[in-house]
Amino acid sequence: RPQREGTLPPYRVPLCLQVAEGLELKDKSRLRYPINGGARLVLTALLVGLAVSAGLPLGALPEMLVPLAFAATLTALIFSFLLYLKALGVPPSALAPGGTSGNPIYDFFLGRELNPRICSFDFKYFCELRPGLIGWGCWVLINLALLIQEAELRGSPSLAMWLVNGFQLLYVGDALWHEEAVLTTMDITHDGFGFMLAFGDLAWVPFTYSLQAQFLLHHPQPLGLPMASAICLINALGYYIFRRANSQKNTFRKNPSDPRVAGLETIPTATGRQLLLLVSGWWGMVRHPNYLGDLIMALAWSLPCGVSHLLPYFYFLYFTALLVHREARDEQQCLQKYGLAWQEYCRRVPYRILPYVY
Ligand SMILES: NC(=O)C1=CN([C@@H]2O[C@H](COP(=O)(O)OP(=O)(O)OC[C@H]3O[C@@H](n4cnc5c(N)ncnc54)[C@H](OP(=O)(O)O)[C@@H]3O)[C@@H](O)[C@H]2O)C=CC1
Ligand SMILES: CC(C)CCC[C@@H](C)[C@H]1CC=C2C3=C(CC[C@@]21C)[C@@]1(C)CC[C@H](O)C(C)(C)[C@@H]1CC3
Repeated sequence: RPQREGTLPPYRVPLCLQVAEGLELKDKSRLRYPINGGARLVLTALLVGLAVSAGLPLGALPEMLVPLAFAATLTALIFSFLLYLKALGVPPSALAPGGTSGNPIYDFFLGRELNPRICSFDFKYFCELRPGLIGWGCWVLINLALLIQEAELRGSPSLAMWLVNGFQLLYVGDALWHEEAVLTTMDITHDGFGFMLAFGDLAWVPFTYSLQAQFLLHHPQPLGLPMASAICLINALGYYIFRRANSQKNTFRKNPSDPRVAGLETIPTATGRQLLLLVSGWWGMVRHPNYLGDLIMALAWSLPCGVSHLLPYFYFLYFTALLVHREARDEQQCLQKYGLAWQEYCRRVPYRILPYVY
């Protein structure tokens, strides 16, 4: 049988820009996406560095968080309204499976069009993570502004603030460095671009994912070196599981004969886009090892804030709920795609996220 592949390997074009092809669409075509998130992050950092040295008062940003969050929400609302209008004019093959219920409010929320584009500019892909400047950049930038303000207030940033900034910068850097992997996420391949994702990308991520640093500015936490080292180890463990699991699946989906994954045990599938499912390695441990790693990191981001307050644990709690719900959605889709092969996989790998617990 011919190999049913995921993303094709990217190829290089001038100016360090790479282009990758997305998964096959309903009409058998594939969209192309620029891959330059890492370069954009570095460029943003340089521009911010220049602006700060030229006198930009970045430390004043934390005082404007509420109006900025309001403006971002309003932007997302107007943007999703325009996306909804745009989707009224596209052929049925361009619509997302979940956004065609006919109920305008539901479709507006989930998003009707799968890949809204103007020429080659892809709105969903752009907003998901690539604009190191708007969504993710904003998260890192808000964190940095909070660190600067803490230094201005207390003479130097606290160890807890350094840890939160460092951990989250690693996460953002990793997402941009492995930008191509975003092309196989549910958001790009399955979900439409509506209010949920627009609001999530533009407002929710930068303003709620920076809650730990916001908390630390107002509630300084003493953190000794032994505790800080233990938290670093937890973050490193989470990152290791998250990265290795995601990379193993991406490598396998790109080329199952790659020597790094060729020795892994697999289950053949009779239906669906892919020929095989991994049943050993990380994906033989639980059905979503990448979620497990992500959750361990989420915990490590909250721990520097101590245990006296629930607010810094908001991200961890929300994220657990999001991933449990996401896992259930993915499960449903995989059962539809792979039928008996998926049932066999679930029998062989009974735990979803946390071994022996869930
Ligand atoms: N920080 C945040 O707010 C968020 C972070 N994330 C992170 O994003 C990353 C991507 O998550 P997400 O898009 O939900 O899904 P995954 O990357 O987990 O992908 C799920 C898909 O992987 C394939 N798959 C599942 N099991 C196997 C197997 N055994 N062998 C081979 N392929 C398999 C299936 O697709 P197919 O067979 O079609 O290839 C399935 O649909 C995760 O690390 C998650 O933690 C996600 C949401 C929010
Ligand atoms: C507003 C609602 C309550 C929830 C909105 C959900 C969104 C915030 C998330 C849905 C999927 C996401 C992903 C990432 C960030 C959060 C959102 C947009 C991701 C970019 C995080 C970094 C990872 O490395 C990733 C794999 C690139 C993630 C992809 C999914």
